[in-house]
Amino acid sequence: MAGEKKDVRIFETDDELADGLAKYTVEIFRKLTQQKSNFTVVLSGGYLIQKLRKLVEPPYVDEIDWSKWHVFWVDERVVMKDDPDSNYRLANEGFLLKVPIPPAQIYAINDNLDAEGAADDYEAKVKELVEHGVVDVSPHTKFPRFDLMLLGIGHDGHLASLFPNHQLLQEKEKWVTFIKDSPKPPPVRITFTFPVINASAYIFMVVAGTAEVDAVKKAVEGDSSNDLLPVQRVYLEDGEFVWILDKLAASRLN
Ligand SMILES: O=C1O[C@H](COP(=O)(O)O)[C@@H](O)[C@H](O)[C@H]1O
Repeated sequence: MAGEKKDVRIFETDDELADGLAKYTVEIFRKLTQQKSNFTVVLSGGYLIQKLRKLVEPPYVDEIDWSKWHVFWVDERVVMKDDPDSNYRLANEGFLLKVPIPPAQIYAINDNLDAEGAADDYEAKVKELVEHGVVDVSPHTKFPRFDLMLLGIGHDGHLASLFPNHQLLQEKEKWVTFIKDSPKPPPVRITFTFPVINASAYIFMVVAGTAEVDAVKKAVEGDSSNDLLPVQRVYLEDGEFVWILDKLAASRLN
């Protein structure tokens, strides 16, 4: 959409992309923690986690005070934490176990609850953290304002568990909601809603490889159709949306 600050950074190789992602994450961490002591980060599942591999290595790993990090999930599958489909498990094994974030600052969903219960519980947890001043609030919309969302998209343009043509795209009030008919398995998930995603200070949208080239082109260059992909509904009124692409994902851009 027009109006927001959006920039597109393209890397030749997968290693260069991982390096750039680590460098920008350190930059945003330093910038935001000049004024406050907490740094709130939201992770997606998918291949994003593997792209964070350089952040857990020198020099970047030593440039971050990990005790300031508070980690959330933009979406989660309603499965046990040790299930192969768990986004928590993916992030834990690929990223979180490699850095000294205090365990109490890693906010996984409650895997003993059903989808509705888990969504309500996660929303209540975020509300409590807002009340305690850990998570900021958007002065414009009053939705929680996370410092940095590190996200990926699917080939259909979905982000989080917000899928094309699904009624959840219209959610305007809830912070966290649930889906029981996700077109991508597993079907039962919880997800942050667009008002929360759109209140972010920064979003890094990380896309590599050829699977999402069409979605990237449509979202970055825009088109005149009314049929917006979920990722085209990301609009940060008071934030920065940065596309971090490898040359394959960017190969259809003009
Ligand atoms: O199901 C999901 O898919 C998206 C994209 O994943 P990818 O495998 O195409 O990278 C992911 O962002 C989301 O968190 C996840 O639950």
